[in-house]
Amino acid sequence: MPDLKNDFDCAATMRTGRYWMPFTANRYVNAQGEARVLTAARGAYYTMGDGHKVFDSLSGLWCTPLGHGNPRIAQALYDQATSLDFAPSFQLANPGAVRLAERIANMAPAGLEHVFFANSGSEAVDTALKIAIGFHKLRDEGGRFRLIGRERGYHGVGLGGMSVGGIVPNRKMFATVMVPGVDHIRHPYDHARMAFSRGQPQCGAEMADDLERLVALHDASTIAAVIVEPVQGSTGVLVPPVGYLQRLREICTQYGILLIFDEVITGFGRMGENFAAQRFGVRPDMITFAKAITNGIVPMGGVIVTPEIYNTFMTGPESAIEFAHGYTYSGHPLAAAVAHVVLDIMEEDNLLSKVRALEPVLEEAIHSLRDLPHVHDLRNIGLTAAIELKPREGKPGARGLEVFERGVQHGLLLRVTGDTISFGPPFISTPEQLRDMGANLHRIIATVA
Ligand SMILES: Cc1ncc(COP(=O)(O)O)c(CNc2cccc(C(=O)O)c2)c1O
Ligand SMILES: Cc1ncc(COP(=O)(O)O)c(C=O)c1O
Repeated sequence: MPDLKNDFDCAATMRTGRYWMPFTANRYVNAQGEARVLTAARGAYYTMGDGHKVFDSLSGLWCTPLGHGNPRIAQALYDQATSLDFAPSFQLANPGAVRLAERIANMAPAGLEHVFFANSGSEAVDTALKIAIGFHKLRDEGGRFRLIGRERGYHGVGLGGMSVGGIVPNRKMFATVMVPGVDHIRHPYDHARMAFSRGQPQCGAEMADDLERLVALHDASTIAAVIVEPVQGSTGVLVPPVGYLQRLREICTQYGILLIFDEVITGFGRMGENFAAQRFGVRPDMITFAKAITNGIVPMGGVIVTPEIYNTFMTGPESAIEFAHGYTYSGHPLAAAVAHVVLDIMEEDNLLSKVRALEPVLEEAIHSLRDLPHVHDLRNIGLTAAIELKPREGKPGARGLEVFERGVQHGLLLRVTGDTISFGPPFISTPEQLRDMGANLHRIIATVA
């Protein structure tokens, strides 16, 4: 392995563009060099290229809630890599994946009992969408081809997930390859009525009736599934109004439409429960997951489905493949081994109750910023939050970028998209760390132009 510390000039190689970075302003970041390099991580902190430490306010990319450098997780990775490092999952099983499917099914809301593994959230979403199409086809309702997403939704970057997604910059380049028949309901955010809500807005449940409008337009016989994030994370933490998800559930049940909760961010503790479905008391027909299940250190994703869905596929000759879908790394032994330790640590360290205890601390840290200049909205639920800043006149994103760069100077690694700052701090954060984050944000935002 090359000596990356001593004889590799990362900044210089970045400037060559050899490394094409995802969802990145490559020319701008490459020019920043060391200022955009992470070289180490431990606990709730990253070490930057110039050696200074920053608080990991988004748990990596929502995916490392147990913090970095956990020795138990690293040991599990090593032990598995030196025993069963890779095992084909087509027509063959490995005990780690089998046991993990059972554990996840036991954690899921009652009635979600079968797990299909993928390697990311995007793959989990595309798997769920294909399951939905196949489910209806197997029930002689193949006319149900439409997949319904939501404005401002994020469901990864597969052609399916991108098609049902609702974030315009992620879609506009690919209009010609969208999945046919996709449509979208409105997002349930109304600044005028909901700004500065703490947790779920009390109004707005009626916005779920948008789905009735699409049913009237397309007819239920053409609609296979609706996919929503219970809390819309990537777009800047849009929290469902009280009663909204329940209403979506009612409409889907009434018309035989499958309801998919995309819990890639909200799954495995982020809402203070195993899944957001349990936080909100709504049971979908499928849940997609990824990120936290392996604390982000080995890619893994998956879909949890009802027995009705699973058993619909389990038909035909017993020697036949029921669902012609899967990935080389589905049920990967290394990912499974890490996931087991992650779930062990979550249970042993009682991390769900830690999340519930930290929720009001994060809420206070964020909502204490309400009277500062340029603050347009503040939102939070569970261990997620967002600060929405007013854009500078004619320069959308410029204020957000300045906050990001001043954040690093104040020892804070912030997730800034446009002029919105999203937060998903590690579950291992201390109340003091969240209060310090709030104080630093106050200093930064109070003086940003
Ligand atoms: C709800 C949801 N569904 C699918 C995906 C895609 O997962 P993969 O990336 O593993 O294919 C996601 C991913 N969400 C995600 C990924 C990267 C950054 C951010 C951000 O909010 O800045 C969010 C997600 O949040
Ligand atoms: C040529 C080719 N492309 C794509 C894939 C899919 O790769 P993955 O299973 O990692 O999604 C495979 C898998 O074997 C392949 O052989």
